[in-house]
Amino acid sequence: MPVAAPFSDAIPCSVAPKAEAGERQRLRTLLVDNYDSYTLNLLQLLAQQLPSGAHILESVVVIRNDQYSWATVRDRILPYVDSVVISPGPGRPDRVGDFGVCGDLIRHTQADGVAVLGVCLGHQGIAAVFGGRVRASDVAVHGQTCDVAVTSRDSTLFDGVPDRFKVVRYHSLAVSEAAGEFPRELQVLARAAGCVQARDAAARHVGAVTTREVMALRHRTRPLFGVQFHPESISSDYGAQIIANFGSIARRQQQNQLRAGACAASAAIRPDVAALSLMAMARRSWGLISSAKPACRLRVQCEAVDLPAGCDAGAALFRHLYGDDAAPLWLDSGSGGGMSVMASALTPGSVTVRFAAASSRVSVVRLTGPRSSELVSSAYLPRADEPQGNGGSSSNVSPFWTWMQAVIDRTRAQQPLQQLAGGAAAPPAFQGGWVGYFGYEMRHGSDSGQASAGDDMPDAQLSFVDRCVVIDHCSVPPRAYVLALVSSSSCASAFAPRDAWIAHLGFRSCNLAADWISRQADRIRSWATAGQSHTRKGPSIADYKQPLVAMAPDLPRSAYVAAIDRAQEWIAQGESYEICLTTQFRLPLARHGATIRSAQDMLALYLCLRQRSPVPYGALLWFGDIGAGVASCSPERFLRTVASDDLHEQRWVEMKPIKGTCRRAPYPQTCSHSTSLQAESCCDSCLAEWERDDELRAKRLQSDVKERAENLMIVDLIRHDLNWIAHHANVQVPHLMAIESFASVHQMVSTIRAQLHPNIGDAAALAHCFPPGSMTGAPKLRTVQLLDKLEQSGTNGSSRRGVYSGCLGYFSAHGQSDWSVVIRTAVVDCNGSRLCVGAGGALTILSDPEAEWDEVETKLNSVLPGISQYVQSRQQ
Ligand SMILES: C=C(O[C@@H]1C=C(C(=O)O)C=C[C@H]1O)C(=O)O
Ligand SMILES: NC(=O)CC[C@H](N)C(=O)O
Repeated sequence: MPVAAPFSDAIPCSVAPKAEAGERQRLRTLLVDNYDSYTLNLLQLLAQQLPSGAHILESVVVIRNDQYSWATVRDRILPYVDSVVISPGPGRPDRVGDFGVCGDLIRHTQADGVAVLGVCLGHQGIAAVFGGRVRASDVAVHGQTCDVAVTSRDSTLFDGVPDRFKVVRYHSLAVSEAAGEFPRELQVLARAAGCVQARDAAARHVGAVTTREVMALRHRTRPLFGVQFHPESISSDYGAQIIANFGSIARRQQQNQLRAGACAASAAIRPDVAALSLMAMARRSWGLISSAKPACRLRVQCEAVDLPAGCDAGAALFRHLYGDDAAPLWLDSGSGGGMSVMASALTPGSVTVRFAAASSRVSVVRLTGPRSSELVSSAYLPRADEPQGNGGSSSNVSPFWTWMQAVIDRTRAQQPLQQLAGGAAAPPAFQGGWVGYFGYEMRHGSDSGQASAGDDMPDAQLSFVDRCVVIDHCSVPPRAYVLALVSSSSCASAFAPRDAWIAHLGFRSCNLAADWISRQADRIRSWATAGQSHTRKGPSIADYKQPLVAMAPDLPRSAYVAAIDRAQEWIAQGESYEICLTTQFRLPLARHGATIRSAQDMLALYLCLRQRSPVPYGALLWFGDIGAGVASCSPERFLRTVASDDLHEQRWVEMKPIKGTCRRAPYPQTCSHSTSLQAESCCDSCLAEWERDDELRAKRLQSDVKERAENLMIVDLIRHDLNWIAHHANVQVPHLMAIESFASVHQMVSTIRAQLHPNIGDAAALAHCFPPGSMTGAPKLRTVQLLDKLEQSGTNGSSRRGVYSGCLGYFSAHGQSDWSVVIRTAVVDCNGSRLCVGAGGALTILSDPEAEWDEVETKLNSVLPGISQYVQSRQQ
């Protein structure tokens, strides 16, 4: 049963199938995944067809196209299903490496009578199997909403669908209709209509083009159907209707034909067959971990302090509380009005865990001073031994995610804070726990090919926070919670010697915790009453007047533009639909006399960035023992999990990808009409003009075909990612392409939500959706492989993105989490002597290479003035 979501803008669960409820019977389906090309969005559509009470895993078997041999699929799965759905995918249907067992499936089922629906690559594959030719499409179309005209009503596939309707297309190839190239056994059911935007490569401009390519076909005598478009896209109309129609056809076929092994309608898939499903395998492995009982008895103690109304509990409060700390951690959401966490990793009850993907070594250290730490435990984690197929699988996660899931399960607070005494305020979203980052190389199938250099940051790094100040910026007045985690003395014996450190996390006694809480609460009160500059300042979008420091990109402009050409070539060949190309800009701090030697230097850098680029997911992390830190001005939420009930049995996951970026109008500093004596002021009419210009830019962004397509592709990709971990395959999109404005850029942001499957822990959820789709492009796995090649041409010969492109945030001890995408971020390593900022953007077939480089510079420029200001301050 769907349950209420804990969001104020929650929408009712999407209403699905048009088929009459009484008429619905279970259809047993084999869904073949041609490598993560929105496949699980098809699963969601299939789930909507089920009679109530039927379980999706007992009705649909999902397998990768190369997961089992053809003989296994033929003998162990096919006899026990009524229909086959072949997913979209990268590459070509006539290449076994891209299409796996799907060619055999189409050949076999046409004799067997099982109904088949091929989507996009699957559709092209039906034509290919019958001897047709799959050629370059007249226009490559990715993520655009286009018209389709139904040209034949000879089948019931389009029953209830109007003659012309809107669909989303993602393809570079198409089924040829040239003489002798379209198989006689097949019949065209629908064609492209209206126009789409296409790039004229020679003239380098985008314009409208009309084509009449095949958009749907069927076999004349067998129940085989293909659709070139994507019925599962969030912006396609009638997708559920088409899948329901296919279901009815398959059911009729099943009733007409007594197939060997076929069971009565509405029977579930046999358990031994269901167990072969990729989904079932993934759920089993996570289920085993998450059912482990928390062994460490941690409890939360807390005191709330109300702050003066309108107070900006940001930089001034952080400096007051942690300005002298040697290992500060600050998740800084003041500018987004959310929640901030201020803490230190240098406490007796804390440890920091680090993981190096290349060696698979996890180490646990305790910080002992500003530049020192001691090793508490270390181990080489066994690598995942699942088959990787042609590029890794979403269930094939790095062993560190599994290790981390086990650790967070064992460091869960036993009695999380519920409603705080006396107040209507919700308990804080962070109640102690793990704060840190997962770098891009933590992705699935990542291998030692991307080994890090000795001075590089660890691939993942998380500190246990046993005491912290959490600011709720949204409550009125704003509130500070002083929180401590206390561990019970009896838990030490619960751990094997190697894990004994878990028993030492947190305060050893309630009294010590109470002392710390009351001292910290007093410091906050004295700060609040001292009447310092508490008032919130508006974002400053003034231009930086000093010269900017020069940061050298790994891929300079010409190399970046050349990489775009190569990327567009791949897209034209059908290898990808969207590629988020990036590069790293480097600054040798030491050479500029601006080496970061301490937490205070790092804080100074972060404050320079923050002042010029206030964002909702700011962050400062400093790991003094390895001379490394992160100062982030990320505007993008990756993923958060929230509980909607006190027992945390119903948990939700939300992702907010950004795709679509444009520069804001330059804010007028002074104008000749101003009568004001104040400097930096402007008359009302100039301001009004600026507002109009700025709004126009936002509107242009929101209606730009290319930008919308980029956003839509990621929304569909994230829906697929979330369907891995969603309960009841019910993923919703409450906001599609909203505009959010930051100091220097407007961004287009979508929101995607799902109820989490009960077995999926917070690290597992993150792992399944990692790396952020907005940083890869779609389809994710193939595109990540292409990116490795494209970005490798960098001057240092590596394609490591490091912390950039990963995620940064927390796992709260009470079972919630929140992570941003690491962009617009300065990463400092190599003993504080090197600073690096990644920047990039999504490319499609419509991209203009020069404009893309411009976009990279726009993104870099959201942090470059802050970095320059820091460097110059050190040089004085
Ligand atoms: C790649 C970056 O940003 C990503 C790409 C965006 C885009 O293509 O519009 C927007 C936000 C991020 O998801 C970056 O900031 O470096
Ligand atoms: N979405 C898809 O299945 C794409 C199929 C094929 N790779 C193409 O680009 O045409």
